This record gives sequence, structure tokens and C-alpha cells, in this order.
Amino acid sequence: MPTHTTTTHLTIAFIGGGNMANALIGGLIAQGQPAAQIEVVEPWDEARARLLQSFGVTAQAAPGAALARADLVVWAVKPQTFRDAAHAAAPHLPTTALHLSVAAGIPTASIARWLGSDRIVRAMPNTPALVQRGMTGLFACPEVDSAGRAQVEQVIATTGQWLWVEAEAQLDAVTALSGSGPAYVFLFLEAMEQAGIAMGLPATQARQLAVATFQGASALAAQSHEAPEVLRQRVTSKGGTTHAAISHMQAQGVPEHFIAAIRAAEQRARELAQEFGE
Ligand SMILES: NC(=O)C1=CN([C@@H]2O[C@H](COP(=O)(O)OP(=O)(O)OC[C@H]3O[C@@H](n4cnc5c(N)ncnc54)[C@H](O)[C@@H]3O)[C@@H](O)[C@H]2O)C=CC1
Ligand SMILES: O=C(O)[C@@H]1CCC=N1
Repeated sequence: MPTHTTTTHLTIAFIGGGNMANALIGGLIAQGQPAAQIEVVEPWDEARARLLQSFGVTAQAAPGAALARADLVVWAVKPQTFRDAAHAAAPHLPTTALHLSVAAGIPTASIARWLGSDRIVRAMPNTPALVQRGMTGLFACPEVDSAGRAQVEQVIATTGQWLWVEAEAQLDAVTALSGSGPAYVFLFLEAMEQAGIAMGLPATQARQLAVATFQGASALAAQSHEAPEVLRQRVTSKGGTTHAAISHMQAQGVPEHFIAAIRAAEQRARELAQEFGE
């Protein structure tokens, strides 16, 4: 098996060339990965055209001989298409390849069965990876050595932060928190923008105020040694405006509903494994 010290020496094959693949490929190209050392299998014409236009990467409509040179294979298909995509691509892939799956829910045991390899890392990224501000949870099978983990880290590092979880089941929690999480933030942004408009602000200003508030509060939480609860209390003057809003949310059970919603995402991740992992 060849040894590699930098990402630029790897040939990386993507099975699926949609949103997540674009985020990773964009990060890799920006870090100097040659487009010629990226292989993509993507059946959708428009998606292949986007890859060529955005990154100069030529994608194939179906798996073929070009996959034989892959050192690392990134599985970026929907959970429901993973098994078919795996069966179609597996005969073309070298047995030495390291596999990195970003598919929500699909367990390593299923992937290993479909591919005949245990060299598998599962990743749960999120869409801020598109702007190099992603957060990714990673889990490695015991068969992946430290060099394999380092290869994965080099790829994921192009999209932002990452952490390793010890148990595969914890990836369902990562999926529910940070994988789906950007959608929760966007929902709050939508509501804040609507409220701003209802209070008489122009839409552009309402959006700017909402987005900048999330950016600022997140930066403050990231840099502070205080818990979010303490930071919240500092904003909340007794008898003031924040107290009026937070009391309303608490009386309506917003925190409990929010936690229950995140648990629903975790549950759905488990169901995906049962529905599409067989
Ligand atoms: N979008 C998100 O926020 C996140 C998505 N994920 C996971 O990433 C995976 C991909 O999601 P997206 O990129 O959002 O989906 P997407 O729909 O944008 O991309 C999937 C691509 O796979 C292609 N495809 C379908 N069948 C194929 C086959 N047999 N072989 C090769 N390619 C095939 C489709 O044409 C499509 O372009 C999913 O498993 C999802 O669970 C993980 C974290 C976050
Ligand atoms: O909604 C989904 O299933 C995927 C996984 C995390 C974000 N999007």
C-alpha cells in the first residue's frame, strides 16, 4: 500500500457529487489538491456540470476504471442510495482504499458488508463547511490506523473544525446537534427577520441584525469561559426587555420543545440505519 504524508499526494474519489461533496471538494481545491487527483461519480448531468465549472473537476456518470487509483473514497450519497451506489462502485475500488462516509445514519457494519472492507471512517459534517466554518464529528473503525485518521483529518480540516467520538452511536447525537443544527439556526433567523419586519424594519436590516447577532453571540460563547446560561443572564436585566422575551419562551416551553426536536432528529438517524442499512 502506498504511504502518503500530505493530502496533495492522495487520489480522492467521491461517490456522489452533490452539496456535501461540493463543500469538501471546494475545500480541497482551495488547499491545493490538484483537480486531476479528484475522481467523482455523479449520475446527474447538472451536478457534473457544476463540478466542472466550479472546480475544474471532471465527474463520471457511472463508476469505472478510474476509481482503481483511489487512495481515499468519500461516500457522499443519500442514505437511501448508499447500498446501490456501493454495490455499483465496489468492484472498481482497490481493496487498500480508505473509506470515508458522510451519510447520515448508515452504520459502519452495513458499509463494511457492502464494500468488503473494514477501513471505514464515518463523518457527520454540516453545511457551513461550504464557507470553511463547518463542524464535523468523526468515528473510526478499529481497523483504521493513525495514518488513516490523519488522512481523514487532512480532508476534513479544509472545511473547518472536527472532533472524534469514541462510540459510533454518538454520531446520531452529532447528526442531531451539528449535522442538522444549521437548519435550526436558519429557522431562528427566519423568525427574527419576520419579527423585525413586523416591528417596522426594512427586511435587509432585519436580516443583518439577526445574522450579526448569531455571529456575535456564537463568537462570544466560543471565546468565553462562562457557560451559555451565564452569558444569557448577563443580557437579561431584571424587569427589562430580554426578560420579557425569555420569560415568554420559557412559559411556552420553547427550551423543552427544542430539546425534544433535537431528540427527534437523533431518533430519525437511528431509523435511517434500520431503513437503509440492511
Ligand atoms: N446536506 C447536509 O446538511 C448534510 C448531509 N449529510 C449527508 O451527506 C450525504 C449527501 O447529502 P447531500 O450532499 O446534501 O445530498 P445531495 O442530494 O446534494 O447529493 C447526493 C448526490 O448523489 C448523487 N447520486 C445519486 N445516486 C448516486 C449513485 N448511485 N452513485 C453516485 N452518486 C449518486 C445524486 O445525483 C446527488 O447529486 C447524505 O447521506 C447526507 O445524510 C451529512 C451532513 C450534512
Ligand atoms: O437531514 C439530513 O438527513 C442530513 C443529515 C444532517 C443534515 N442533513
